[in-house]
Amino acid sequence: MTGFDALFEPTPAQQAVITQPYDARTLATAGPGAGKTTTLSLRLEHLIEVEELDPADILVLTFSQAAVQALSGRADRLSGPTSRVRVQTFDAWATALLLQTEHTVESLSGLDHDSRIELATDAIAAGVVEKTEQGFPAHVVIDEVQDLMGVRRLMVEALLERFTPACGLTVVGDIAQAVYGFQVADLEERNQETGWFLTWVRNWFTDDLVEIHLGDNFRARTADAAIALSYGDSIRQLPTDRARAEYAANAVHDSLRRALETVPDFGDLDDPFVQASLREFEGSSAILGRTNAEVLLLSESLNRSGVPHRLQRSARARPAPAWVAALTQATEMVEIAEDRFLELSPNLPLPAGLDPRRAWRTLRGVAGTRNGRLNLDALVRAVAERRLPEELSASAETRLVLSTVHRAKGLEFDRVLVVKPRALTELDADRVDPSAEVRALFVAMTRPRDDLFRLTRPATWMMRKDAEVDRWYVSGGRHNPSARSGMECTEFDVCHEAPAMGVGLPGEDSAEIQQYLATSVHEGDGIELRRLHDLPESTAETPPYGIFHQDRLIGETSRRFRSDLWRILGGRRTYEVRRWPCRVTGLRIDTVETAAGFAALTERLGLGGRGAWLAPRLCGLGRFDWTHADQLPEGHHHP
Ligand SMILES: Nc1ncnc2c1ncn2[C@@H]1O[C@H](COP(=O)(O)OP(=O)(O)OP(=O)(O)O)[C@@H](O)[C@H]1O
Repeated sequence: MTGFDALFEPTPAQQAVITQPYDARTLATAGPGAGKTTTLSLRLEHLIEVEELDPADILVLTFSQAAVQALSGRADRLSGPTSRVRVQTFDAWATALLLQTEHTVESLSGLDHDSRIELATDAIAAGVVEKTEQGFPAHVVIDEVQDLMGVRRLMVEALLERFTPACGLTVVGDIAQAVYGFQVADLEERNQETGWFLTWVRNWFTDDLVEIHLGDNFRARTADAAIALSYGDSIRQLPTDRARAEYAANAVHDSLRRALETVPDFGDLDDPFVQASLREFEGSSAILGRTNAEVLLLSESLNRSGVPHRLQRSARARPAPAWVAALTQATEMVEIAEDRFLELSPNLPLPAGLDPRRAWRTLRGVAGTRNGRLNLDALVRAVAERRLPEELSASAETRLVLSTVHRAKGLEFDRVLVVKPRALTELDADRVDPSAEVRALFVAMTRPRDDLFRLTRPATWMMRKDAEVDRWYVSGGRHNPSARSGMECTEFDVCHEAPAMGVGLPGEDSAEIQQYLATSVHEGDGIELRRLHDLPESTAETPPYGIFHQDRLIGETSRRFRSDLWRILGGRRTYEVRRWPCRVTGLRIDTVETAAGFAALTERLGLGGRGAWLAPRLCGLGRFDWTHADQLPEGHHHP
């Protein structure tokens, strides 16, 4: 036997889910750490090995990037064919479906995620899936169904209504862990939506639904790590009516907070002993905050004391890894076969855990030719269109991860530090959803294997969120609300229109910058932004900023960064921004990624005619340096 059998025997309940026939409709419910994800990967293996389904006939959908990685990571360790199953988020699947209709990348690029999902729902109803190359799947697997709400829920229902006379289904979830309710803006509707999909499944498949509950917990190995588990049932039973839920949810939230009070306090992050303990811990640990404001401030404080850590990316971010650019530049050929790829792979910066054969199969999934080869031009296009499969974007293994609870859903760590949440009574009653707060705290407290600690909440009174640009920024608080001293950095802040070209200083020719990015820029390195000159390209943006790594220019900020910064600085149609920070400090390298665009451009810059290059991706809370606000920082000249 293969896979996890070497590690443990599935329980009878897990075994029952795993071994259902391929055309069965199975609903598995379970609490945290009951082995849902593990069971799903073994289920996939069973469907292929025993039920003899082709991996291409299985559609695996899940809500978040983290789940994609958890599931593909585990499937990867199973037998060969199982690792060929593609796991996708609902959004990625919807986009791929639309690209098989009259839609193009350009026509979709102006649409937000929800609109794409709605279009995909229409496409399903119009019979598009039947006409695609893959046709109907034989089996649909859906993980984390508790977070299927709003337009995504409608899409999956449309899909199942159309597919299921013929196909089997395995869905797993836990309502107590539903944390993405904010997809539905209206608080009243949101409460009712929680658990709706599960009810729909139960009603739609009345006659032949096999419902199995996985009762054990395999994650928590200590009493502290298990402390929240006993609250699962009361959370699952919270009324769906908002008014009625409020009282009950407040009570459970209080109990969970009190339980968190009984686990050890991790101490002050400014204390050198505490820092040493974070630095020296050998296992995996996570610090989980309720909002990104908390996470950004904690990360800033760890940066100050030099504690290495990684910020968990948003559920949707999927950077193309740097080795993809290296691959496209390693050969002049447009098409390559697997043997050639395997020959090239030792010289590509593949991450340690990635098997080159698996990388090959995943690449072929996006840019394969009919005769089994890989078309590198098509691969570059997939990068430019951000269509590279999620599983290639895995983050480097880091021992310490800082994350919001949302981004950590479905993950587990040896040690977890949960930021002590506010009491619900301290929050704005009109805007807070007590049931959602309870579930978020429950998810946070059920992530550890061994140790659960609490951590004092950082002071976030000066952090504000600008809803329009969807970023946190640092204001002057109530006394000086228009002051600005910093802004959150996002995945869209680096220019992807062209490779970094330098500003005419020695060592800043494009090829040299690329070389430097490939060899000297690493995840977690500090960088700063410097204003390059004083002339904004248009009225609603700031002048450009260069990205500097140890005084070397490695990239330029994007237009989106400039206009968002302009807005954060108070820019409005009626208000002209005249002063810009000369520097933005405190940012870090999230990763060095592959960006892509016109082949003629890279050719002209001496980077080969492939159209792919390296670009840094930034993260963290940037702090504004207001010296020289009206003039250029020292050492810089108008070009
Ligand atoms: N039968 C089993 N025996 C021993 N360990 C198991 C068994 N099933 C799962 N595990 C282990 O338990 C841990 C939790 O499993 P998994 O992450 O699949 O749970 P989950 O239900 O998806 O969790 P959550 O819903 O909290 O994200 C994993 O480390 C897994 O290897």
